[in-house]
Amino acid sequence: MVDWTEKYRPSTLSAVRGNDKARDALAEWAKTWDDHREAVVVHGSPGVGKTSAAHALASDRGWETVELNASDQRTADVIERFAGRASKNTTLAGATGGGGGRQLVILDEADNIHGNYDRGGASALTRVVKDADQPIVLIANDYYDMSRGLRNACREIEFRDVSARSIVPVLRDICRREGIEFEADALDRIAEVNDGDLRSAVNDLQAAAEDGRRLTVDDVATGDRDRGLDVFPFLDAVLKEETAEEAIQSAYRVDETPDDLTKWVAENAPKVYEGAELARAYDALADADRWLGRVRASQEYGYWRYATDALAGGVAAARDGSKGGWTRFSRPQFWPSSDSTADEVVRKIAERGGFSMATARREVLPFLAAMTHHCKPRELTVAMAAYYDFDAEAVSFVTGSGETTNKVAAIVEDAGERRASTMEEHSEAFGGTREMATDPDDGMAATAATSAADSDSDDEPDGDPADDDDGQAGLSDFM
Ligand SMILES: Nc1ncnc2c1ncn2[C@@H]1O[C@H](COP(=O)(O)OP(=O)(O)OP(=O)(O)O)[C@@H](O)[C@H]1O
Repeated sequence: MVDWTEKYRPSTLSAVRGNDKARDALAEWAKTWDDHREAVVVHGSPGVGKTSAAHALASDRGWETVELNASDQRTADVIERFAGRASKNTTLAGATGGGGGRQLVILDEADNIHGNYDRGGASALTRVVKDADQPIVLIANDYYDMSRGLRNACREIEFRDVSARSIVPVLRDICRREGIEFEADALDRIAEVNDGDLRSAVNDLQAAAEDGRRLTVDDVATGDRDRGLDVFPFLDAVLKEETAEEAIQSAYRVDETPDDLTKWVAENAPKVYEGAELARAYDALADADRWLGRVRASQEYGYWRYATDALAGGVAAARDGSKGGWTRFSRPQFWPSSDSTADEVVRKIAERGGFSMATARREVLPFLAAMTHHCKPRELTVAMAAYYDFDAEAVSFVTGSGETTNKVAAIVEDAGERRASTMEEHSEAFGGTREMATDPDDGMAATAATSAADSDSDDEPDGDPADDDDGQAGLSDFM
């Protein structure tokens, strides 16, 4: 199946929709690059076209591209090779011919460097970005997660969420090119549900329209994803406003199974709760998950009551007071219950940890999911993927991150390397070399401790510039 988000990735900047100002600023940055020689940070929510814009820009200007993952420790060396002053880029310029021999370096996940780089590494990247002899685009979701040194070294362009109004023409265009007839209301509906995120709107369109029949508003309204509309007020109720008792009553009014509601709450709790509140909420969600596990094991649907009490009442009770403001809730991933990925993940956890499948499903999987939600902390996610030998599908399943994101692919790659080097160590293990823990608790606990230490420093990206090598221990010292 061809992925429509790839098939219809904009190939020229003018096809990048909904961010005209940012798009113009990016074109201007490139046009004048010889004068200012600055790198640029393009930041914004997932699925708004940042990576597409960078590639489209290169294609418009006839530039070659090299795409790197900023959180990879070797990246500074690689950029140095491609874009450093010393290289003068003769190799690539010679090879490409047109476009003035420019090589656009695209650095994905520039906000994910803490935790993977030691301080010297982050500083090396900043230095290389400052001195580069080729244009560099850094891509980030959270601008302020980047170190101040790196931010200061770059120009900034923000990509805003793509409004429903800008999403509709993209969907319409795809339908025309696919020869799909549609009711205008159906496209409006998809755009509304996915307000802000063009990638997920395209995914929804593909899911609803792929059978080639005329697309009606009913197809969309009865589609699985549409149910999200009713859920948002419920999330406000649980996470911000209602008492435990009221939240339980609200949960009964939502047309979702407790399984799905748990996923919705788990996905969105970190957007509203913090610190101890969040830890208490995860406890309640783990409790809900245990009950859901009992339902699956026994088919005793009466237990759903207790799951609902935990996911709604427990999570509401975990909150300190009530909260205001507007939150952009996001949709979790849903998997059919017969999903082979889910089974495969549980089997691997059970085998590796020596648990029963039931324990792996009920006790271990929810814990891993909470600890590596959206692949953060990254190092812990890599350690988990290495330990359980997870592939991209499995990592995406456990963390709730999109499977096709570069983030997941890079994690799986790093995990593969970690496994390979662990195996090498094991082959020398008779000589008494350090081993990767065979007890999951040991391995994960060491990593979790390291990540916690690391995220402390993330709290103060400005006050304690990550660029200075202050001689403190880095992650590599622990693992
Ligand atoms: N502004 C846009 N105009 C046209 N298509 C878009 C736009 N934004 C996203 N898309 C569609 O969504 C897909 C994914 O977009 P892209 O990878 O560029 O997003 P991103 O902002 O870089 O997301 P992430 O931060 O998750 O990498 C594109 O291939 C394209 O099909």
